[in-house]
Amino acid sequence: MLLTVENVQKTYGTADGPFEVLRGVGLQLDAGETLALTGESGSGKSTLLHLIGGLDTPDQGHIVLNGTDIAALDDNGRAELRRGTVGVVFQQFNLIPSLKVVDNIAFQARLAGRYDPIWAQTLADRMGLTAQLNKYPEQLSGGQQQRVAIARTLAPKPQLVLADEPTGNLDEETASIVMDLILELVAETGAGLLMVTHSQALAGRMQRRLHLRAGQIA
Ligand SMILES: Nc1ncnc2c1ncn2[C@@H]1O[C@H](COP(=O)(O)OP(=O)(O)OP(=O)(O)O)[C@@H](O)[C@H]1O
Repeated sequence: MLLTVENVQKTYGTADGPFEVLRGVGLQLDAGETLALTGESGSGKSTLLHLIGGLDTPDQGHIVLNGTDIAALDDNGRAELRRGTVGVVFQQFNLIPSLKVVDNIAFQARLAGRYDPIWAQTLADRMGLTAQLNKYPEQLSGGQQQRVAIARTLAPKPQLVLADEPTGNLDEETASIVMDLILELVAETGAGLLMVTHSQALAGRMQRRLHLRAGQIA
């Protein structure tokens, strides 16, 4: 099993007292599988994705990625995991403004020591970015920037791709094209994909769907 989430609990401290966002969440994802995570706004979808991506730690429970419980790793261990095994695509592109598109795409793969120029070129071609490689992010449209962000995430060939509303900033047609590309590329690399979305249409394109309600998988 690529990913096993077991009884994950997370509580935030707020001005009104503790707020239990996740109350014993469990799920599994195999390599090559695609899974949509839906749920109302505020149901904890992004929180869960952050925990799986090692950006935050659960209060209780286990998140086992390729046999390693990431809750047991220290900050360095989690950073290592984020660089190599897990790729995250957010709704915000978070591109590096001072780097050309070609170097934005290569950035994480280089950091992880997994840069493969042929794969990076393939991603750029498939994302329709060949003519944009020497431009800076600010010179691109929103849809183009999102495609750069996706290419950057896929460049190190992560085993697990976590995507939080990856097409949320795009118009419907561009969103659909970008989604096709994500699914194709994930299928080619054999990665698992866990995608948070509000869109039933996008969720319907994943092999499996889970719904988060009141801090639990409904
Ligand atoms: N750092 C934090 N401190 C306190 N409360 C937080 C924090 N982060 C998130 N929350 C709260 O936890 C709940 C879940 O947030 P989360 O972003 O995971 O929801 P979501 O399902 O992804 O929502 P959306 O669909 O609107 O993005 C929300 O009520 C949010 O206000």
